[in-house]
Amino acid sequence: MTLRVGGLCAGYHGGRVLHGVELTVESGTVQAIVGRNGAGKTTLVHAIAGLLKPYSGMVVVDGVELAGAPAHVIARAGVGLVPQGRRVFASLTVSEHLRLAVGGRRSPQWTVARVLELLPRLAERLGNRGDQLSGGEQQMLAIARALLTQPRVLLLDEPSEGLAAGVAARVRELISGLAGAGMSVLLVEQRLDHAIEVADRIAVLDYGHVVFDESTTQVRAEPVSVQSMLSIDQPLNPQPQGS
Ligand SMILES: Nc1ncnc2c1ncn2[C@@H]1O[C@H](COP(=O)(O)OP(=O)(O)OP(=O)(O)O)[C@@H](O)[C@H]1O
Repeated sequence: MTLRVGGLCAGYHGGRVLHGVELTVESGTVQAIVGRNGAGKTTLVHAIAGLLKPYSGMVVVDGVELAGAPAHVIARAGVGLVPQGRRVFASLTVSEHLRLAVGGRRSPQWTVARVLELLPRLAERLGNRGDQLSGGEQQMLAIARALLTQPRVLLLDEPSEGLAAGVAARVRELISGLAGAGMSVLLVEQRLDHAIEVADRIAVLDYGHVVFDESTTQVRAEPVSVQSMLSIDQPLNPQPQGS
């Protein structure tokens, strides 16, 4: 399933944050979005998912125009969201979160059993409440919940935020696996080195404009140009850890 975003303008209270964003995420690929704080990354994800109504532009999933549709319609069309900050309920158990997320679809691709197979740590924590989970477990739960909505396009908003390096690496592995199985993934990522590890393409959002959108191979060859757009002095280490 391909996600195409065209000329997308969105913002708050009449003010514009996104200025004509253009992006295409092909099936089986990871498109990373990097950008400085406040560049509009979360606004973009929310405008695609229907949590924020765009002012204008297109959000097309497999040829169906969805811009401005309610969030539940966009979710039903196959767009899943792993929100920033995970949004896990403190007082609900893992099992209750999963039960709530299960839709009424017949022969779903993602069942609770399949999700637990992919995320075995959650299987061990089924009776634990949200506030008893580590950050990594909460992130796994947020991903599990999104998968149970049967997405073909998955939007992840900074899933590695606040996670220990090893857990963040496991999250990237998971994302690669999902894309490898055919999912179209749009990944908002703070760290360019992490984006390089997992993404097929990397786009830079700056003041609500896509100012760069190239293959990761291209970025690897010339990382400095992207780093300068991000105005950061991030250590870049595209080599796999331990090598
Ligand atoms: N609910 C809101 N109401 C008004 N303005 C908002 C709202 N949410 C975000 N903004 C503003 O929109 C702009 C883009 O914010 P957004 O959260 O999309 O950026 P971001 O790139 O995701 O940043 P970060 O990396 O810090 O998460 C910022 O100027 C922010 O202050």
